[in-house]
Amino acid sequence: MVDKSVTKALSVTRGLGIGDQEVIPILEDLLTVYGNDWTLIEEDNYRTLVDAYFEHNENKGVEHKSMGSGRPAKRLHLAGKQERAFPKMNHSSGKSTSQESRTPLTSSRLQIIKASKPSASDSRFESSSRLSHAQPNNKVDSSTSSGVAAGAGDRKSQFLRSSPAVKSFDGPFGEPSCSHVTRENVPSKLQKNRLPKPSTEKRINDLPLSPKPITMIRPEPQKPPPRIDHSDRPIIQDEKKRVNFLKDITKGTEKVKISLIDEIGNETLPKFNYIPQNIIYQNANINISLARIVDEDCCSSCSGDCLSSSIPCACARETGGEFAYTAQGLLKEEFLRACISMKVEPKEDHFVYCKDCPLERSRNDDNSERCKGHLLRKFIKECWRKCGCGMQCGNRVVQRGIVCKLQVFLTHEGKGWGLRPLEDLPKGTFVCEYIGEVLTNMELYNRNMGSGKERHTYPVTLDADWGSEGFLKDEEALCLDATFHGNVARFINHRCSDSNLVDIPVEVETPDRHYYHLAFFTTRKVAALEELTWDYGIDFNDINHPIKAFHCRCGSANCRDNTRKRK
Ligand SMILES: C[S@@+](CC[C@H](N)C(=O)[O-])C[C@H]1O[C@@H](n2cnc3c(N)ncnc32)[C@H](O)[C@@H]1O
Repeated sequence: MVDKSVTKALSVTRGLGIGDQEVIPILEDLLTVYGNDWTLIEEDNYRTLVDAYFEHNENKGVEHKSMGSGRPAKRLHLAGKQERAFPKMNHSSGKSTSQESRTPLTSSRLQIIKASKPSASDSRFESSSRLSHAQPNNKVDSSTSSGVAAGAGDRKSQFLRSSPAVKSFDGPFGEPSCSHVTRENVPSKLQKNRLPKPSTEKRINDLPLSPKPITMIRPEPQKPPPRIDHSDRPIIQDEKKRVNFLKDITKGTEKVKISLIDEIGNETLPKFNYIPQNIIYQNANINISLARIVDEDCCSSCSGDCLSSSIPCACARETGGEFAYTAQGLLKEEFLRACISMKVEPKEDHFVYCKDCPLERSRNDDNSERCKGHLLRKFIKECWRKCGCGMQCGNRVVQRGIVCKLQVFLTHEGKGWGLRPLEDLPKGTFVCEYIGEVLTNMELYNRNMGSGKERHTYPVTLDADWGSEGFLKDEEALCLDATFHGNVARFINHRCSDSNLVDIPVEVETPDRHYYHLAFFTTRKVAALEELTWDYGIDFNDINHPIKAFHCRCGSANCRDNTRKRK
């Protein structure tokens, strides 16, 4: 029986390329420890025997290395009586006794070997199994390779692969979730941070191992990206100063981050969805097609930067044969001055009156009146898709989006949130566009009426060219509403007359002037942290207006809100 058992054990180790002479002494030791009980030795396809063999080899290696480096050798001690059953290493000579090649196995060591066997109740494997569900392939369990000397690993892993005891816990995608994880399977971040640099492609089991029996490589827990929805806002609150701070209200949709700060404390956060570009709500008719852009409205033969050309291209025609921008990307003084004066001191001939005003028509009741007039505006025309120039062309400022550092902050004058730059802005700087839902005026009217309560909406009528359009259909009389969906411009407060921003219509993708962009430029140099304001053009005395005007707190000497002045 014993002979048969020995032959069987040797046939397994021979299969791993281990010579009988190397195995026999180890087998003898094991039999001594186990009191000639073969059951434990035969278990798991002779796993204990193979482990003991590799353990023995490893300790030989550690012994030599340790002595060379002067560090204490890793020793395994027998507990109690068993300690005396095996000879000890002779440290002083660096040699062992007659049985020096035998590595003593301790009872505790045996427990470790047994414990290394994966089982459903093993918490380590439970956790790796759980881990594999979240991150298949991300872990390396080297519990099976504990104590394996470099160089012997391949044969051992071969054994472990064939051993039914080393059952892999399959990941959700059918791949083994433990053991035999190669470098290729380990995410690059983990390889960089946790594993020694490979000189060649090797198995993890071939790597020099730390004396720790278990090396679990877990993915670093990832912080969820900040979300700005209404239920979960990444607010940083300083309890002492009661400062609320939001890192980026744009949800990463702009090239720059735009923070929000409430230094006063406890203000409820604005409820809206940040969008970086206009979006049609439903009925607006915006016809964007290359066919509508005729050759005279684009510069297909240009290349690079149109501003550097000695003769201005077709795209400068709209602005009198000269581009509106300087080479530094600022609005030209003269153009800016003309835009400001048309807004601040409009002359009578700057107004056009519709025969059938869409604003009055949208009321759809007996109260509709004559057109109150629409201010004619100067347009900027930027190069676009049909043009031959590049995206860095100096005549593409607004379409490149926000580049200044901006911050939404809580105003001290009771105007709610406001906008300010975090850096000095020279005169003529493009700050941002007014972005919102594109609504027909009819849709806006219904929205306002349907709410059933007085509500502050943020609409801007796109009426800059209504005068030259003749009759406008309902779906062509448009406005931008930033109440629910908008960009940072929805935080710019009103200032009567002497505001530091001016809104200028910009033609980009269509020559149809009933849809255009509305861009804000500085009217003068603005210092960092100074509030940015624009003149909404509100008539505070229009008691018939469907939207009740707020009481103006602009603080300007030219404030038009007489009710406030009187108070
Ligand atoms: C486009 S929003 C500007 C951002 C607004 N302050 C907020 O907290 O969301 C327009 C609203 O801001 C307030 N507002 C703007 N300018 C104001 C001013 N000069 N005085 C008082 N309130 C003002 C009014 O409530 C107005 O309806």
